[in-house]
Amino acid sequence: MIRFDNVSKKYPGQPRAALRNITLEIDRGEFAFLVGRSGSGKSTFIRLVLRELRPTRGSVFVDGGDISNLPSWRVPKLRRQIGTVFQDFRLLPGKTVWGNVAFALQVTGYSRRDIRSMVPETLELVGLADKGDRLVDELSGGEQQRVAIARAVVNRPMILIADEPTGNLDPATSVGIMKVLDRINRQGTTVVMATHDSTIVDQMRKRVVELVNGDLVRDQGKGTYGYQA
Ligand SMILES: Nc1ncnc2c1ncn2[C@@H]1O[C@H](COP(=O)(O)OP(=O)(O)OP(=O)(O)O)[C@@H](O)[C@H]1O
Repeated sequence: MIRFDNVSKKYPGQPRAALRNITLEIDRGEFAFLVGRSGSGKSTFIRLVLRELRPTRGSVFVDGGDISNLPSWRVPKLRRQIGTVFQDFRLLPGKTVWGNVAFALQVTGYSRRDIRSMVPETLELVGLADKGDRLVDELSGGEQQRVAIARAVVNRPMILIADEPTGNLDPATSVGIMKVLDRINRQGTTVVMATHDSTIVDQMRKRVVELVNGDLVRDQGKGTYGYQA
């Protein structure tokens, strides 16, 4: 589903590469954690998958296609196949839960009828079935992150990328968020999650890919966090 073929990325003006010779394949339906200290290259990896960046060397494949040289007019279609969730939620303030989740569908031209069935289904999936009418500003952090996840998956993307989704949440709330991500993964969505949350990684026992200074140093099935933060 995601394949890096000898990928290096060097930012202009930086002395060292942010990623070096990364070769890696994440299969359809997998759940993979991306771990590593701050600056190890996790966000760069994610931005390459989203085609926010192009590799300096090598190729990135998503769903079999090489996206490294995708023409820019094809990029929106790629991004519709990849849901994204971030540490800081990035919701639309002043809108309801329903409004936030429906928004992406409205702007990409789904019919009102489709939206009326897809939004409640997704709110149910993330445990917010009874909160559709609430303003997102009035929700707890954990609830806001559930809204962000619902928005990311409502159009049933093939891939969900989560960059530190539990970074702003307390441990108990984080466990709830991980249950939601696990449920989404079990429905067939490939999940890639960058995290510094060692407790979560150790509890979930999923694949762990570790970066150190841009090098892939570990790729372990049913892995643990494996280093001191
Ligand atoms: N836009 C940029 N321009 C120049 N250098 C950058 C840019 N973005 C990242 N870098 C550098 O690339 C390296 C990898 O950064 P990256 O953001 O991918 O790390 P990270 O593992 O995501 O860190 P964090 O855990 O703090 O989010 C770092 O040395 C960083 O300073």
